[in-house]
Amino acid sequence: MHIIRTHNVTKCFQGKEVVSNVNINVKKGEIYGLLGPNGSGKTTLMKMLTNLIKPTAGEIEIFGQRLTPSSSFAVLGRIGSMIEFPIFYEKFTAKENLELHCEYMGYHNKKAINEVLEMVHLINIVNKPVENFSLGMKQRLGIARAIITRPELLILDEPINGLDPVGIREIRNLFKLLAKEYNITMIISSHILAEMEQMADTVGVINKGKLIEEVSMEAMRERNAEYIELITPDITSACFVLEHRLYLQNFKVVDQKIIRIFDQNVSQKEISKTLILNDIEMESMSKKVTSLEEYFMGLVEKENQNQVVKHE
Ligand SMILES: Nc1ncnc2c1ncn2[C@@H]1O[C@H](COP(=O)(O)OP(=O)(O)OP(=O)(O)O)[C@@H](O)[C@H]1O
Repeated sequence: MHIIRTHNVTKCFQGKEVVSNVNINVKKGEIYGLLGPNGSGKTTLMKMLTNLIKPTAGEIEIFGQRLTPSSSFAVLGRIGSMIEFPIFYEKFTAKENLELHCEYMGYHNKKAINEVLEMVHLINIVNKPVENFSLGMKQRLGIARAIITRPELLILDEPINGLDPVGIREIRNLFKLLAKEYNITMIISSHILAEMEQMADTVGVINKGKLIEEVSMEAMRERNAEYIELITPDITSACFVLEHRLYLQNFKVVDQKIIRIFDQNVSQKEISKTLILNDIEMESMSKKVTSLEEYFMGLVEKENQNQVVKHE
C-alpha cells in the first residue's frame, strides 16, 4: 500500500519549472530518501506534500486521498513535518514550545512531551529558552515537534543538517526505530548519499527538478557488487570457457574486449589458470567495485549531459 503517490507534480516559479512531472511512490512503513544536490527541488516538493504551496500542475495522493485545500486539514493532522529550518518562539523553552504545538494540534498527552524530548536527547535542557540553542539542538527540537503527536507519516527536509556525527547517528537510529516499532512512514530529504545508504529503504534521486531514478536500496546494493574485470581479444572463447569450464553464470560482456564477472566464488587465479589452459589470450584482469557514489554521480551527470544535448 502506498502512503504517498504523486502524479506528474510540477511547480513553476516566475515561469521557471523547479519541479517537473515528478512521480514518487512511498510505501507504508518505509523510509523513503529523497536524494538530490542543493537546489534540485527537494524542499519545493516537500512543501507541496504538506500543502504549504500548491502544485502548478499534477496531483498528490496521501493516504489514498487526493490532496486539496479543503481536504487537507484532516490529512495534515496525520502528518508530522519539518520543512527547511524549524522556527520556534525563541523566548520560550523547549517544553513550552512543545506544549504550544500540542495545544494547536489538539493533542492532549502530558507524558508525550518528556518522552519525546528524551528520544531526541534534549531532556536535560527542557527549561532553557530556545534562543540559546545551537542549530543542531533546534533541529532535534524540530524533530521532537514533528513526532510528538505520533503521526502516521513524517516529512522531514534535511533533518540532519547541523548535527555532529554523534547526533547524526542518534537521529538515524531514532528514525529507524520510528519506522520499525511505530510503523511510521517517512520521507526524508538529503544531499548526502552515505546518509541515505544507511537509512533508506527506497531512494528517489532528484536533479534539476526531475526524478531521475526511484529504486529500492536492496536493488541498489545488488548493483553495487564487486566484480572481476577481464580484458581479452578473444571474447567468444573466453565466455565459452567461463560458462562451460568454470561453470560461471553471472558475467556480462560490456564491450568487444571486456567481460565483468560478478560470481563471488571464483578467484582471479582460478580464472587465469583456466583461460591459459584453454589457450585464451588475456590482456589484463583486475578486481573492481562500483560504489553507490559513482552510480549516483553517473546518473546525475548523464542527466546533465542529456540536457546540454537538448539545448544545443
Ligand atoms: N519561492 C520561490 N520563488 C522562486 N524560486 C524559488 C522559490 N522557492 C524555490 N525556488 C527555486 O527553486 C529551485 C529549487 O529549490 P529547493 O529549495 O526546492 O531545492 P532543494 O533541493 O531543497 O535545495 P536546498 O537543499 O538548497 O534547499 C531553486 O533554484 C530555488 O532557487
